[in-house]
Amino acid sequence: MKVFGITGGVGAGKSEVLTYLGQNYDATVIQADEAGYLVMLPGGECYGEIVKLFGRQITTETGELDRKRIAEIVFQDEEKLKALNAIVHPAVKRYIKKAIAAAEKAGTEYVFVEAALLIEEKYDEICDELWYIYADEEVRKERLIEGRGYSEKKVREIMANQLSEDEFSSHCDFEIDNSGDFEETKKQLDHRMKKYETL
Ligand SMILES: CC(C)(COP(=O)(O)OP(=O)(O)OC[C@H]1O[C@@H](n2cnc3c(N)ncnc32)[C@H](O)[C@@H]1O)[C@@H](O)C(=O)NCCC(=O)NCCS
Ligand SMILES: Nc1ncnc2c1ncn2[C@@H]1O[C@H](COP(=O)(O)OP(=O)(O)OP(=O)(O)O)[C@@H](O)[C@H]1O
Repeated sequence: MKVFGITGGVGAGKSEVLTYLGQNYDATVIQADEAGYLVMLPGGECYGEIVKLFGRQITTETGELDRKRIAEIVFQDEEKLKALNAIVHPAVKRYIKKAIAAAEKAGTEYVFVEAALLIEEKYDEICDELWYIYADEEVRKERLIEGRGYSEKKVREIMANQLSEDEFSSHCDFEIDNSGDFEETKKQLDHRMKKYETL
């Protein structure tokens, strides 16, 4: 089994790439964002500590964490973001390691792990290869504003808290340019996958 880490800046297209790979190859796909979401649910292992960190005002009427409100706070406050990461990331990494072990047991050929923070969180230790999904900054901005309804300010703030293009590039083994049509991206992915399919 081979484990690939898929990373890149916000809105680069990591999730789209993961979906494509999951549908077209014998692969287990794991999203760190999803793991993060689960451990932050009421009853999840990080919920209590996060409420302690931010106070009750970041919970909704039904007791869930208000993710939009948390995003507004942490992407403007590096210390708070670090504190949140220190709570969430160890739990996410444990979740991902378990999911990889389960895939191994099930006999899956490939595992793709997607996260914006693979490099900072040293996922190279558990991945055989890291892939960088690149898309031009302006293109990412446009897709996030139009596709996801983010404000320009929100995009700018998230980007300011992520690695630069050079940092992503220098830590990864392979790079995909998703600035253009997704059909072009598929070709790059299929071409790369040929390398393993013929082994
Ligand atoms: C701040 C939170 C609540 C915002 O949630 P929301 O549902 O609005 O957005 P979502 O989770 O989809 O994040 C949007 C994008 O922001 C970027 N981002 C998220 N967390 C971080 C971070 N810690 N550092 C840098 N960028 C980040 C990613 O590109 C991500 O895809 C959430 O992202 C969070 O809890 N982040 C900290 C924990 C974390 O890093 N989770 C990801 C799994 S490791
Ligand atoms: N090649 C493409 N052409 C047009 N739109 C695209 C392309 N790739 C991705 N998108 C769109 O851009 C947006 C961001 O893509 P996606 O959610 O896959 O990014 P991401 O890297 O996973 O983001 P995040 O860091 O927030 O998790 C989505 O609305 C997606 O549908």
